[in-house]
Amino acid sequence: MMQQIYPQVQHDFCYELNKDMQIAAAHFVPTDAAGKCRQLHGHTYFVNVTVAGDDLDEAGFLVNFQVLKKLLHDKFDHTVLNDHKDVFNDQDPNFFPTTEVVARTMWETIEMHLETLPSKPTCLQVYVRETPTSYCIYRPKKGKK
Ligand SMILES: Nc1nc2c(c(=O)[nH]1)N=C([C@H](O)[C@H](O)COP(=O)(O)OP(=O)(O)OP(=O)(O)O)CN2
Ligand SMILES: [Zn+2]
Repeated sequence: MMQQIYPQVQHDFCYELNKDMQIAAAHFVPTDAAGKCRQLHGHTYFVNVTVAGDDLDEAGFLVNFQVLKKLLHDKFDHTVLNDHKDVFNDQDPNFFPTTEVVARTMWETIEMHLETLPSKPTCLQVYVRETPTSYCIYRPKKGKK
């Protein structure tokens, strides 16, 4: 299915893993400035999460692939993104469910989990493809974590 090459991040960690997943979801961008995207419509989002670190856990994992999927797929698949009021809202453009905000939100979700792990891996980027011709990558600013 996906098995595509994503833009790479340069880093000095020993291990880098990538998890791909597909998420079917509907959304609308709640402003006239979004044109036709103001109407409720759906996508099959293609998501790639990149995690890196130097240390493995007791299972020999940097982080369990299944946990990454659970955090994003279980939450968002077959839902309306705008309904997730814990992460999106209709007032602030920084919280509209655009590709950019979806990618950032997914990064925040993953990173929050990784911070709880003793081996402290980190999420280097989240790639979100919304349509065959449109994608966005969120990477944290260096030193801002
Ligand atoms: N910077 C952004 N621009 C747009 C977003 C977005 O999230 N960030 N979203 C949309 C729409 O939601 C739409 O689903 C995707 O837009 P678009 O790439 O224009 O989709 P098309 O399939 O029509 O693309 P074509 O290449 O013209 O076939 C719009 N903009
Ligand atoms: Zn859309």
